[in-house]
Amino acid sequence: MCSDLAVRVRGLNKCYHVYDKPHHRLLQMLTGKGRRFFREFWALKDIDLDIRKGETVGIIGCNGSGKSTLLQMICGTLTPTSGELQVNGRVAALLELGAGFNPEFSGRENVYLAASLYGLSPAQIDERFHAIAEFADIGEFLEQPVKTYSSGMYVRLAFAVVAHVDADILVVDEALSVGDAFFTQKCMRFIRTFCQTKSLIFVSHDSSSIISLCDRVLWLDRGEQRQTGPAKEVCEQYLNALFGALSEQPVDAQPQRKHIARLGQPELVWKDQRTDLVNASAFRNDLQVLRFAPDEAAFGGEQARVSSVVLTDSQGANLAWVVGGEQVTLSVVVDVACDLARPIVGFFVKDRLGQTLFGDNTYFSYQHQPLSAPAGSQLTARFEFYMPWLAKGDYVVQVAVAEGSQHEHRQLHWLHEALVIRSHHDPVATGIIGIPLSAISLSVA
Ligand SMILES: Nc1ncnc2c1ncn2[C@@H]1O[C@H](COP(=O)(O)OP(=O)(O)OP(=O)(O)O)[C@@H](O)[C@H]1O
Repeated sequence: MCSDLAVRVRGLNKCYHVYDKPHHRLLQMLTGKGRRFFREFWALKDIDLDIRKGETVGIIGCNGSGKSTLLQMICGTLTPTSGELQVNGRVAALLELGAGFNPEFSGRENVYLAASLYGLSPAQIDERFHAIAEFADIGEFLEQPVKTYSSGMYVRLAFAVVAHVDADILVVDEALSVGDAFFTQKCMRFIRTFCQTKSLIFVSHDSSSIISLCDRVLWLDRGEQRQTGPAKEVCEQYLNALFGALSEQPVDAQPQRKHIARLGQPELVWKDQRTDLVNASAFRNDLQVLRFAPDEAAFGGEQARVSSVVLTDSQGANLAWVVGGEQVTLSVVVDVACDLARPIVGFFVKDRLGQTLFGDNTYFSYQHQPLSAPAGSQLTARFEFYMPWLAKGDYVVQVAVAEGSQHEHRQLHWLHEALVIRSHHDPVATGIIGIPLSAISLSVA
């Protein structure tokens, strides 16, 4: 195998034997090859794939298309029926199917067990144990049997182990979606650093996360290799095929959008014309705003420190819930500990995979008249905007204060997870975010 390759797959097939009745399995064992009591089911057919070292490859496909089967074979937990599979390096996997923990053992015992299965010696595990425990951050549960864990705790511990075993190839599937937003962001920061030098195989139904993370994508369709190529191109083809199939289905569940009247002056009342209709329906995009956590994943803070981050309405009242499409104000208060000549305050809203959805800062508004802040003062930045519609899931608001210009600045305090926004319902819009549209019309001539 070429030394540049991390994984080489040629003509790979996997056939499962499916028994219609449980006792047929027993009969098969007793009769041997004389008679067949099973049907063959080919979960993977003739798959070719090369993954280079340092490459990030996504696998996409509908339910049952063979993604997990392929991953399990790459991880060595499932044997191919035929074909070639070569893996060059240590594979660590975070799979929804589980981390292979023993439910009766404590978290600590499972760390030792799992890490030793990855080839670490007891001395190496001793050395790394503190870092693993810190990464998992599950407190006293580390001493409890894993069977008492929530799925989030389980995934925290599993990820903490795979992050510390010096893997050359990391395999990750939808397991990450179980973790909370803080933890998922931590994992994504690890994954993005890992990808810079090592190989990642990432499996998801979510094409936007695949595009954001992966160089290339393999699209599996009912066990067959439908397409392999640049992530964006393959995902677009996949979505076209998916929506093509969906559009042939009955549309009873679609929201009513036959005719919506145009608002008189959209430039004065910038509000999506469907707001009232949508907000009265099951499509209302309820967004919960969760805690400000200044000590959670941050750096800096000595010369200037963000002391408050809140979302408020136009009257200044703090909001614990927002509805997508509503006008909100993000207020950031910074305690200044030393003189700052050109402070900048900014924010980013990121999804669970760390993709920046939107963000902004105060730089351009004060470019020609920088507002200096003396030691002991307090800076307050306010960003007024219409909250986009957010698909169901968790999002984080990162906040930072810096000094300098847009391009050259020194970060003074950066909070990775200042706020979490939890979207409880999928909105009507499609895409990573939906923007409120001031007008939509449909006319017939
Ligand atoms: N042990 C098994 N015996 C028989 N059939 C199996 C077995 N494991 C998986 N299959 C079948 O193989 C096909 C591929 O399954 P696989 O789990 O790899 O799909 P997937 O793309 O990962 O699906 P999902 O997105 O739902 O996780 C499915 O039709 C599944 O029912």
